[in-house]
Amino acid sequence: MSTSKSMGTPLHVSSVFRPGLFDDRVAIVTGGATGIGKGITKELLFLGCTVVIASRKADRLSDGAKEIRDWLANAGQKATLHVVQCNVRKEDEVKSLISTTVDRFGKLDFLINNGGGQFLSSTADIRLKGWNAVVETNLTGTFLLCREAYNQWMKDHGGAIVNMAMDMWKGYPYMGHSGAARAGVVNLTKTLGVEWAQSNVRVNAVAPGSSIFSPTAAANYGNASIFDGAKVNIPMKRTGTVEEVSSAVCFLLSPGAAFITGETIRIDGGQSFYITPNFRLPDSKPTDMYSWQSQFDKDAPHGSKSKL
Ligand SMILES: CCCCCCC/C=C/C(=O)SCCNC(=O)CCNC(=O)[C@H](O)C(C)(C)COP(=O)(O)OP(=O)(O)OC[C@H]1O[C@@H](n2cnc3c(N)ncnc32)[C@H](O)[C@@H]1OP(=O)(O)O
Ligand SMILES: NC(=O)C1=CN([C@@H]2O[C@H](COP(=O)(O)OP(=O)(O)OC[C@H]3O[C@@H](n4cnc5c(N)ncnc54)[C@H](OP(=O)(O)O)[C@@H]3O)[C@@H](O)[C@H]2O)C=CC1
Repeated sequence: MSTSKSMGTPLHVSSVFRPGLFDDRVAIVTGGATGIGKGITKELLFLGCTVVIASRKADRLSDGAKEIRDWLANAGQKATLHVVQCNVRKEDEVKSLISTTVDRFGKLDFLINNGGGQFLSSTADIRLKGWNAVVETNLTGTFLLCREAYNQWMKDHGGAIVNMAMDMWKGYPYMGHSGAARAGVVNLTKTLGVEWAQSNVRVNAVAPGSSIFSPTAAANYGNASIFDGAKVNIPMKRTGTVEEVSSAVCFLLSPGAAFITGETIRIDGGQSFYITPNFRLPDSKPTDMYSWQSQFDKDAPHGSKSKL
């Protein structure tokens, strides 16, 4: 999906998917008013889907919804976009989000568990409240939404779910809480893909690299250039776009992915297959090396030499 506007001409919009692909479909996108979620919401709407966006902050929801409606109007389309305030950490609010959507639109075809996040901290400094906040947001919230979507609608009618992971494949220094939670999301995705296949519910995930710039994501780290720092470790030598995440999500929701479930697609320009994520450990002396020789020297009385 790309947009351009010059001298009052209408926005040019394109998606790699055919127009009307998601006509008559209903989706929930958590965190759909900002960043990656906003990109997904726009593409789903553009393809004919009715979308409910859900997150915590009312002002963000209303600002995002207005921007999305204006954007779609410029593209000559009418958005069926609905807003629900919901903290995915709260079970009652999650139950209500799903029931409100089904009551209002008569069904729920797609669930995109995009909402989430974390803060940077060495793991040794994370307080229990902070650990719980991040795990509840990213793992428990995903579980609650999946469970309620399934029990309230998809179990009897089928559907497709896409969860959000991250580049935690080699661990995630300074985001240990989120790395652990997202690894849990990847594993939960596999489990649900198997358990719910019999109900024609597909469950997949996407794992963006530490590299998808949006103003809100950058603001969360207080530094707009933080994503540029990732480039050195990305074989494609650039950051990613929200559209590059959105197109993978739309594919996973589409009939073209009808035989794919339990899978996590990496969207990271090869970053996770290449050295480390965009963190540099402080310089330090090499750690102790083990060899038969060094062990002998260590165990030997002070000053004695190995005879091996
Ligand atoms: C170096 C390169 C980094 C590049 C990263 C690139 C990868 C990008 C990945 C992304 O995910 S981008 C998306 C960014 N957006 C977000 O993360 C938004 C969502 N995040 C949040 O809302 C918070 O981080 C949250 C903690 C998940 C939830 O916040 P909430 O407001 O609900 O929590 P609180 O109840 O206020 O706080 C709970 C508890 O958490 C601890 N804590 C929160 N913030 C911090 C912080 N900045 N530093 C340290 N600790 C923090 C703290 O213990 C809080 O409790 P109190 O001690 O304040 O009582
Ligand atoms: N940008 C990147 O490089 C990467 C991003 N990701 C993940 O992608 C997702 C989208 O991130 P991105 O768009 O970049 O960043 P944003 O900060 O723009 O998006 C986070 C969204 O999640 C919502 N959210 C956070 N906590 C909750 C909650 N408890 N309940 C409901 N909604 C919540 C926020 O809305 P509100 O605050 O109003 O609740 C916000 O809309 C996140 O899960 C993020 O961690 C993963 C890997 C890399």
